[in-house]
Order: sequence, then structure tokens, then C-alpha cells
Amino acid sequence: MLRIENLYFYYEEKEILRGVNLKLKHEVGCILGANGVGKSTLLKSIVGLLKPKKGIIEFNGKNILNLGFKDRAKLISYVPQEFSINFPYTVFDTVLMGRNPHVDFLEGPNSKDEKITLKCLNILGINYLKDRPFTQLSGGQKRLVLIARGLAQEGKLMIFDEPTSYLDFKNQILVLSVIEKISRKFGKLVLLSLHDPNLAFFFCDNVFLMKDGVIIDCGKPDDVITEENIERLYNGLKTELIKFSDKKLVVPNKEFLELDVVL
Ligand SMILES: Nc1ncnc2c1ncn2[C@@H]1O[C@H](COP(=O)(O)OP(=O)(O)OP(=O)(O)O)[C@@H](O)[C@H]1O
Repeated sequence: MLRIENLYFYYEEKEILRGVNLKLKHEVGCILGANGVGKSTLLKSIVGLLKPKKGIIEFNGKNILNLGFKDRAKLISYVPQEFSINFPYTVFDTVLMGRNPHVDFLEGPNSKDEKITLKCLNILGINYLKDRPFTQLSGGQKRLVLIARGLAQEGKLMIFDEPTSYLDFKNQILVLSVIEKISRKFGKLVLLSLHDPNLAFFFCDNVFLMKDGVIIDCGKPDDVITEENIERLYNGLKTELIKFSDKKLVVPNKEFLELDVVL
């Protein structure tokens, strides 16, 4: 279980996380929230890239704030929102880097690491890119490579910051299906951030609504993604929930679509 209690983070004087509380069992959880509310800051705090001012982050009862870099990287796979490398590593080598926490420093990656790398490339349908330099890929291709690298890392806890950004419609579905299946098959705990609440209906077990640096509501997607909560979350956005087979979908309501925009 991932347990976050009363987590605070500041950028200089500015309070960004203002007492975040979150509990997630071994399933797929998603954070929804408007731009700038602190989703990436929270995810970066979990993976150790940012140091919270106070609060608790525990995974399976262990305080992960005190873990060293390598132990943390073994435990937690992380796919950031932004990533740049200047050196033209091939796609294969970029995904193989995900194995670094498991690799013996003197021996380097072995055949098992290479096999896992190839498997992750195949799962995401990007084997055909394996010899291309990462620096020459499109935004969506880069994203698929980074997700493959995150999968190759094989953390028990997997963190994805906006895994669907840059991806075409099919690849958004592919990536979330893969993440969901890996979570179910291997009992991994997944926490990701999303901008489309409809994807949460299809792929997430739990939803955390974030506003102004705190979690304002959480629960099953059907219980939490409501017209009232969407309006609260996205500053007055009016929507309607419609039924689609056994699922729900959120659509902007007519009033919003006919909004007068001053140009
Ligand atoms: N390096 C930084 N220095 C100062 N302020 C920052 C820095 N990075 C982010 N912020 C600010 O912290 C707040 C939270 O940013 P964060 O990236 O966590 O938001 P987010 O919810 O992930 O947004 P988005 O959906 O747009 O990615 C924002 O107001 C942002 O401007």
C-alpha cells in the first residue's frame, strides 16, 4: 500500500502541496486536476526528485523518503512528463537504461536485461524503432519509449506523469491497457496523472481529485467523477455524464459549448 500523510512541499516561499493525504492499495490510481494544481510535484516527491518539507510517504509500511537513490529506483518505476537527452542513444539503449537499478556496476547489463528490454519494446509495438536515435523521434514515439523504459525498470510501485500526453488515440488506449494489465497480473501499484476523466472510467480503480495542492475527494471513478466534482475541479466547467454501455462518459454540456469567447 502507498500511504501519504499530511505532505507539504514549497517552491521557495510558495506552498504547492498543502497537506496531501492519499492511500492506494495494489491497483491503478489516478490523479485528476487542473493545470498547475501540484500533480507533478506530488509524483516527483514520491520518487525522491523533490524533498517535501514535512509529511509521510510509506510504501508497504516502509518510509521511502529515507531510501537511497538505487534502492528507490529498484522499488519505484517513474515515467516523467518531460524528458530530454542530448546524446543520441538508440531506442534500445534508452529502454535498457531502465534496467540500471538492477544491473551490477562492474558487469553491466546481461542477457536477461536485454530480453526484458526487447519484451517491453514489443509490448508497446515499437520494436521497429529500436536502432533509431532517441533524439530523432517524434513526441509520441519518445513517450512510448519512456513508458517502455519505465516498464523495464520493473518497480513494485509504478508512477506515470501524464502517460497519455503526445500519444494518438489508439496509443493512449494501448498504453493504459498495458499499464492496467501489468498492475493486475503482477500485483503492482500504479499511480498516474491524467487530464481526461473518461480514461479514468475505463482504466482506473481509484481516482484522486486534486485542487490547490490537496486531495479534495477520492474513490471509485463512478462515485467520484460527478458533474459537481468536475465543476469544482476545473473551475466552473459544466459537464454532463452520459451512459455508454456499462460505463459513464463526461461530455461538456451545451451551455459550455455555446460559450461566447471574446476574440
Ligand atoms: N521549478 C519550479 N519552480 C517554481 N515553481 C514551480 C516549479 N515547477 C512547478 N512550479 C509551480 O508549482 C505549481 C504546481 O506545478 P505542477 O507541475 O506540480 O502542476 P501540475 O498539476 O502537474 O500541472 P500540469 O497539469 O500543468 O502538468 C504550479 O503553480 C507551477 O507553476
